[in-house]
Amino acid sequence: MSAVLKEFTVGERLLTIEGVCVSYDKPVLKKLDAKIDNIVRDGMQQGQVVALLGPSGSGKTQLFRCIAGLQRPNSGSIRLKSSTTQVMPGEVGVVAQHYPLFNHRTVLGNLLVAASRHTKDPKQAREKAVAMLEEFHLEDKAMSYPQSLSGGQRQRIAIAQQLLCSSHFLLMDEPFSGLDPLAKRRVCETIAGVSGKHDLNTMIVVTHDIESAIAIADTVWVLGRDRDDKGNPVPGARIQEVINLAEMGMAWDPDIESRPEFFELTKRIKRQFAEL
Ligand SMILES: Nc1ncnc2c1ncn2[C@@H]1O[C@H](COP(=O)(O)OP(=O)(O)OP(=O)(O)O)[C@@H](O)[C@H]1O
Repeated sequence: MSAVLKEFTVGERLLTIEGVCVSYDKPVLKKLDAKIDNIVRDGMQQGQVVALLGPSGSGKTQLFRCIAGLQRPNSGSIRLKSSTTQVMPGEVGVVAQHYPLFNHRTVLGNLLVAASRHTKDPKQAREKAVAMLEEFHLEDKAMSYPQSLSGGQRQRIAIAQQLLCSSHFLLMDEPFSGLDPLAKRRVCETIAGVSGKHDLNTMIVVTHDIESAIAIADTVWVLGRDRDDKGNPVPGARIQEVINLAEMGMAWDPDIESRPEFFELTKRIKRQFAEL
């Protein structure tokens, strides 16, 4: 299934990144701007999936931490929805690599901790946690402990946990790293499943994996440095390109990886990486 832009109506602003600078001894991010709008698509319930791609050392982790509210940029702002204040830790769900969970609690226990952050009523928290387990088809694992889960199951619990804490906004850090092709496909299916559950579900996936990024995203942000007149990189990265896969008819297609445009785009981004 592919969609074309004229079928979309643009809704509210979900994320605004404005003039973000992060520096240590040298600038890492420089006047970085980006935004995510809620795009309501006729006839489909579909959230937004943005893949943040960039060569190693370009500043993906720094940007990730800033969007999660875990790090304040030196200047500039990151705001959610219509808020006029900077994002705070906890407002955005963070699905870290390797999916840390409370190992001494059952799966349901893990979700109850998350659900209890938003309600003081234990009955309501339990209902929310159980509903989330059902949504992720993990009812039979409710009483299991995290050590007994597969990597894919841990990931789904970690996503469910973060959705309970932070409602619609999720940041995922390298969800494809170290996985074989079949496991990567399952992760893509999980991300597609979450983004298809609600129009407002918004995911930013930080990854090195260009193929998987194109397979799951509707938008790709390419992070990298500018070049000076002599072709040398200038310190301080920004979003060099926004690739609107939805507009190109390349989003939400389970067979995207067999299409010639997919190979072309992958090749182009790989070439571009060498120059960023
Ligand atoms: N605490 C710090 N002090 C000084 N420099 C730092 C610090 N943290 C990150 N940097 C620098 O910021 C730059 C960007 O790092 P970052 O980890 O965000 O890159 P990345 O794109 O996530 O890389 P990778 O893909 O290899 O994980 C690097 O040059 C790094 O050395």
